[in-house]
Amino acid sequence: MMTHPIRIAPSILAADFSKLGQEVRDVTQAGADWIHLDVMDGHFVPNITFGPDVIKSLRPHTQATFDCHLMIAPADPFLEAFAKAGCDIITVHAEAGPHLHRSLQTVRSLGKKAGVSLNPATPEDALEYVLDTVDLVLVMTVNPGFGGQKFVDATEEKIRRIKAMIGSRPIEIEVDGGIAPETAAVAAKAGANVLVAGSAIFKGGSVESYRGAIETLRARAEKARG
Ligand SMILES: O=C(CO)[C@@H](O)[C@H](O)COP(=O)(O)O
Repeated sequence: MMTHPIRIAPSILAADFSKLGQEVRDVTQAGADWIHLDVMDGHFVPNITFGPDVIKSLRPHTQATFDCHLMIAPADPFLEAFAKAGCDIITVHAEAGPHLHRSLQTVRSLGKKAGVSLNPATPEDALEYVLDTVDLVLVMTVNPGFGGQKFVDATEEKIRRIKAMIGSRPIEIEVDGGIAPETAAVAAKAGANVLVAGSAIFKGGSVESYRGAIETLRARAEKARG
């Protein structure tokens, strides 16, 4: 089985929106591997965040990978705009439309990495016929829409099953929601290698605190998977 490095992806949903450029620079300086961008439409999820124009304005602030999580339905009409805005990975939800395979093909045709996300209640079987079209599986470990929620314990087994389904394919497994040192260890042991964390990283409010939080998450995850 392929072993990807542990990657820490701070979710700017928990950053100070009045100074997002500075927050992105700070968290990059603090050791973030990816920047996780939560796009919400108030329809697929009960919250609204930002769209491609904000992402485009953040692009010059870091060279870190832009990991764009689209919590929007439909997603297809907007994929090109997110690609042009500078997203490196574009993740769509399996629940967001009837043509998941087409959405993933479109993302790849735009020269971007394609991710598919599953809500906590969606079984891993939803991945079965798209595994050769994805670069990343995002396992939502909370119901999407808000930061600061509690990790859904049942997702641990789902991560394990997805890891087994993936086999030798070079697909990364990302987890998002309620990720703190304890749950980072649980998720990494089950097979996740990309850890999205919002409140656990941004709550400190300074580069030093971001660095400490990122290092702790990384160390706990690396130790847990041995
Ligand atoms: O996508 C989402 C929520 O929908 C996440 O990215 C949250 O932003 C994670 O926040 P924490 O649970 O880490 O505070």
